[in-house]
Amino acid sequence: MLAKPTGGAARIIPALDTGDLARAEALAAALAGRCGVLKVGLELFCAAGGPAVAAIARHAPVFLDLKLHDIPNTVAGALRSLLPLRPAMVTLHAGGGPAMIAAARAEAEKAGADRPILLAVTVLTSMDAAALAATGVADTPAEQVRRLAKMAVAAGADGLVCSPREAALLRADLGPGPALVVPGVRPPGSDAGDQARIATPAEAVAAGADWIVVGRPITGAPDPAAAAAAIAAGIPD
Ligand SMILES: O=C(O)c1cc(=O)[nH]c(=O)n1[C@@H]1O[C@H](COP(=O)(O)O)[C@@H](O)[C@H]1O
Repeated sequence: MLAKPTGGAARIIPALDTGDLARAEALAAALAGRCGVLKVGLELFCAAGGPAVAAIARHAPVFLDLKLHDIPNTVAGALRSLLPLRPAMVTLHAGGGPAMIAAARAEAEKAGADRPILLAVTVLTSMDAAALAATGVADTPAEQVRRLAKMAVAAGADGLVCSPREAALLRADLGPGPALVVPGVRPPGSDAGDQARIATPAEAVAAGADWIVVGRPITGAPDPAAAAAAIAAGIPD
């Protein structure tokens, strides 16, 4: 499994959210060396599939963010199909429950020591309390993140995806072990877009994030490599 980063640029995971593989490859080439991991998400994977993972992995380890959420047998089968791509990290939705997470872990173990870090997504960073309430959850996002995180780690997740607002709570609840991968990160002054629970890169790392996921503030910048370098310069070790 990929070791946790110790500081600086290695903590940054740029999200290559584009349906254009050539553009994703150009971004990957520009950002390799200024980040620790590169994220292939739904947009790129739906457009270009497994070959996109192989192309991006030539530049840096790949976080394959497909947020799997289905019955245990189907999620285990999806993992079986994805493991030959050798992703460094894979996401599944914690809301799929303990049996789904345990089935994913059992499947991932078959890849041996080289297996991906299994990350359980808690409450999407685009959701505020009202959006969560609309799904039938009356608790605050922080309370729901804590509940899902404890369940997911007990069921076999290696780490969690949460917003920067919950990172310190999860460290207090779960200790230093679980990997915390934190999107909803915005450099000071940049547009929040559709993200609801945000903080700056420095705040996210100070709260306990191992890695921070940053998409549009890097990929939408005139010089993505310079944007990533500026973020790295502002992150404490
Ligand atoms: O799993 C994720 O990476 C993820 C979980 C979450 O709760 N929120 C979230 O924004 N993400 C991803 O993180 C990236 C954030 O992109 P930006 O908002 O452009 O920085 C996107 O690729 C999202 O798919």
